[in-house]
Amino acid sequence: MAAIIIDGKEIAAKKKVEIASEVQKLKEFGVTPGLAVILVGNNHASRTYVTNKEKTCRELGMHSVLIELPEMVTQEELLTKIEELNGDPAIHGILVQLPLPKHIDETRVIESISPLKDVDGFHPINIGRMMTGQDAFLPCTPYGIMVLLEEMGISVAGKHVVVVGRSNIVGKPVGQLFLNQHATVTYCHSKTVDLQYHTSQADILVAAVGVANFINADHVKEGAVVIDVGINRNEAGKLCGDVAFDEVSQKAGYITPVPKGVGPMTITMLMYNTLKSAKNTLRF
Ligand SMILES: Nc1nc(=O)c2c([nH]1)NC[C@@H]1CN(c3ccc(C(=O)N[C@@H](CCC(=O)O)C(=O)O)cc3)C=[N+]21
Repeated sequence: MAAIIIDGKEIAAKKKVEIASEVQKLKEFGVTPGLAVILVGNNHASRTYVTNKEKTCRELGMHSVLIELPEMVTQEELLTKIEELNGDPAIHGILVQLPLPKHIDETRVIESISPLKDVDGFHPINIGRMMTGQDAFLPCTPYGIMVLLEEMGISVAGKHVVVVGRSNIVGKPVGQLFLNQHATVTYCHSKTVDLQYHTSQADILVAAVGVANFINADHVKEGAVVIDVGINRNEAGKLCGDVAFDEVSQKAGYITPVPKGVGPMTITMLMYNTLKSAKNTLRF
């Protein structure tokens, strides 16, 4: 049986309508949600994402500022810019596009962003709050995955979730969100012995590896939910995920495509977090 395709683009569109309407309400209280995106250097892929984020901000009636810094910017200059944005009342969310050039300490930069404006959910304060189940900015890709499942009516409690990949921005936090929703979670990574043994037991399999076609039909249990977080380019330059879509979609119960799966949800949850941050300012 062919899998049901989880249409991330459509679900993102629905969520964006809800966010846009909340933005309008907030504007009546005199607050326009504002997002600042800092782009260092001239990485082509980064520029595409950043342009998408700006476009989405405008679509939803939000304020957006793009700050472009040269590849050779010093860490000190970058930290000064972030400090300025931390104190800017028109800015509710700050995103520093990753990866950063090698001469800049990524951890230092992430920790310099005010946790109250950390709409990426990468600051240790937000990660800690997420781990302990307190209110926090949730990292956008993991959060987007949870919303996709919720919108599809796929239950999580008691399910065996296998996450392949252990990055700080996707693998680790997505496993945590599943645990928070009462799943049984297994993390697999490059040192895992007999990967297929683990993945083939997954009710929900999350592939966040960064290698095209890494997950094939032999890795997947019949009827499983397969979430593909990969964004790779194949030899022809075409965007593809970590999952061999054609064969896995013949075996899975549900599958997210690439593009139009998880990606559009990432940007949508960024907008959601920026809106949430702006709303928070009304409470003080
Ligand atoms: N501080 C920071 N925060 C991030 O959230 C962040 C980052 N750095 N660095 C890079 C990654 C990557 N990322 C994507 C977001 C949306 C799509 C997306 O919308 N993709 C479309 C396709 C886009 C296309 O056609 O190229 C899709 O999957 O349908 C992809 C990738 C956010 N990232």
